[in-house]
Amino acid sequence: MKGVLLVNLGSPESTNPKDVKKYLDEFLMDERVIDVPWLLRAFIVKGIVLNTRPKKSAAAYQKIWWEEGSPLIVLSERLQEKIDKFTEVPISLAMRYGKPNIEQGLKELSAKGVDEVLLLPLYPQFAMATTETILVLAEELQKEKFPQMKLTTLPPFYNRPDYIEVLSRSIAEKIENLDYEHLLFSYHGVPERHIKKSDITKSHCQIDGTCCKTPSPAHQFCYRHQCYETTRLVAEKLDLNPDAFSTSFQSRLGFDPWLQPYTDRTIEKFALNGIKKMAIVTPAFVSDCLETLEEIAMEGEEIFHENGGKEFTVIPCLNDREDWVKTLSSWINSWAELTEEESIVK
Ligand SMILES: C=CC1=C(C)c2cc3[nH]c(cc4nc(cc5[nH]c(cc1n2)c(C)c5CCC(=O)O)C(CCC(=O)O)=C4C)c(C)c3C=C
Ligand SMILES: [Fe+2]
Ligand SMILES: [Fe+2]
Repeated sequence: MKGVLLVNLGSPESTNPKDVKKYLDEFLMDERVIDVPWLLRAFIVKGIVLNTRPKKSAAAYQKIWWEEGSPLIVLSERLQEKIDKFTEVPISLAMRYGKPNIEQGLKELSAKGVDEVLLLPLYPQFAMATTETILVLAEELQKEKFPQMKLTTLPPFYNRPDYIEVLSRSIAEKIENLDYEHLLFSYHGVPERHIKKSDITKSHCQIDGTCCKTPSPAHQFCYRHQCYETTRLVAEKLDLNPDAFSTSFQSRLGFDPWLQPYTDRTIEKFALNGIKKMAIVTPAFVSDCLETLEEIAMEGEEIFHENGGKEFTVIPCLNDREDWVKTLSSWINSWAELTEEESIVK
């Protein structure tokens, strides 16, 4: 029988610094997130980051936490429950870090008699630190603990027309008559090094966008390319004026160069250049989370206002909106209807 495992990033169990530390330890010790040899990673993460960051991150989580728990988890659960109503196959939910974990998700499906699983990472764009780490862990678990199970994966959906349509609608609904001076598409950043590592041609990605005009198999795994494509397709759909939108990258950690331009500096620059009314959308996230509710809606707004900006509109993530639920359900239903030979989409 077929079944689906939705997978999102995960959150700490609570806003207690001890729980935040446990979560950050699991997250940052992932070799696809801090991609340096184990000893160096342990020195950076356990010796430096975990001594200071948990307290700071816990304070940030406290600002956005809901009575029911982490917004990212609550919103992912709501999405799962709604999808369940539109699909025939069992749908489980797992987090890459924290709980419920991927092993628990696969176990839950297996207990329902599922032996063919569609892994559905809840990330529109591919990244080594998100999609790839989910696939690698799920495959390891399958080999070790669920040898009878067949795994397939939904590819990144950054350019699927129905996804672009829903994302565009979510923007248009929030900004009446698209009345704003600048719309910023802010994506989670990654170190530039990750882009080079994921380049299967080893020579395509130049990280300046010039490469993206040349079709290449590298784009299948290029986070930067896929982010710019999402922006381009939404702008095309909404017929945006080329001067009135741009792309930036947020949430930089550490001292290595990450994808640029950085969101915080971009917001500051807009305000200093006299933009009074800006809107911001965060298409790397399908569920609102710390990075959208705190970093963008609180910190970003503060930067804008401090530098002379007036109106700062934050577009919510797709979360559990109905057209998004129906779109995801239609992808699942199409896969569920395929025969065993046809359904290998990896
Ligand atoms: C959307 C895709 C994401 C990518 C790509 C990504 C890369 C990435 N992240 C870190 C470090 C941190 N990220 C943190 C939070 C966080 N990151 C994502 C998504 C992506 N990360 C989400 C959805 C969240 C929010 C989780 C929540 O509970 O709401 C954090 C923790 C918070 C903090 O301390 O700031 C860290 C740390 C790295 C290093 C990285 C790529 C290498
Ligand atoms: Fe992150
Ligand atoms: Fe490219």
